[in-house]
Amino acid sequence: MIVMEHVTVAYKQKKVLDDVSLVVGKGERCALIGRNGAGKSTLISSVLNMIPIKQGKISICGIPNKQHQWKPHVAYLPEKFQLYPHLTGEENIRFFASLNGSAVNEQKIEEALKLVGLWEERNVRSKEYSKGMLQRLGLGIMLYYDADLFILDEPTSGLDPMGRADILSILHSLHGKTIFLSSHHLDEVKQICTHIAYLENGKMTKYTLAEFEANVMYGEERR
Ligand SMILES: Nc1ncnc2c1ncn2[C@@H]1O[C@H](COP(=O)(O)OP(=O)(O)OP(=O)(O)O)[C@@H](O)[C@H]1O
Repeated sequence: MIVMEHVTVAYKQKKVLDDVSLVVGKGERCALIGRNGAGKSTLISSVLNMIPIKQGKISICGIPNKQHQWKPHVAYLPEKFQLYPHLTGEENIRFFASLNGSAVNEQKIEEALKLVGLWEERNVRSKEYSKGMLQRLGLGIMLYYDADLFILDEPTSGLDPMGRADILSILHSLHGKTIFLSSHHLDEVKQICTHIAYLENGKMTKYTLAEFEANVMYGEERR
C-alpha cells in the first residue's frame, strides 16, 4: 500500500530522512516508532506529498504520490486537526462528508458514530467534547470515508490511558484495513500492530512485532 524507495528529506542542510526505504503491505497494521524529533511526522508528510522529498520515490496503492488518484484510497488523521466547535459531532461528520461533492450517506454517518462510541453524544456540540471524544470524532470522520489505508499521526497523543485504549480498540476492530500510525507508546502499539517501522538517526528498519520485541524493544526500555 505504501512504498518508499531511497527517500531523503532535509530541512535546509539537516537530513531528517536519510535514504529511507519502507514497504507497508496490504492489511498490515504498522506502527512508525521513533524518539521525539526522529522524523515521524516528516515521513508521514512526505508520504502524503505534503512536503517535497530531495531524493527517492514514493507510491501509495501503486500510484506515484505526486499524482492525485491515490487520495480516495487514503484517510489521514493529522496529529492536530480542526473541527467546528459550534457544530455537533454528527454535524461535523456530515460537514466533512459533504466535502468530496458526493451525496452524504446518512447510514454511513450513523455507522461511523456508533463505531467510535459517539452515537449517544451525536447531538452535543463538539466544543463540549473531551479530548478523547474529539479524537474519536476525528476517527469517525476517517471511518466515514471507508478508505483502504488509514494513516494516523500520533492518534493517542495527549490522551489518558482510557482514551488511548478506546482509540486502539477502535483501530483494532477495523478488519481489512491497512493502518500506518506513528506513536511514542511502544506498549500500546504492541497491542494492535503487526509490524514496527523504527526510525532512528534518519534511518529506517522495519520489523515484525516479534522481531522488534526480540531485537529492539527491551534494549530500548533499558536505556
Ligand atoms: N518545517 C520544518 N523546518 C525545519 N525543521 C523542521 C521542520 N519540521 C520538522 N523539523 C525538524 O525535523 C526533525 C524531525 O521532526 P518531526 O516533527 O518530523 O519529528 P517527530 O518524530 O514527528 O517528532 P515528535 O515525536 O516530537 O512529534 C526535528 O528535528 C524538527 O525540529
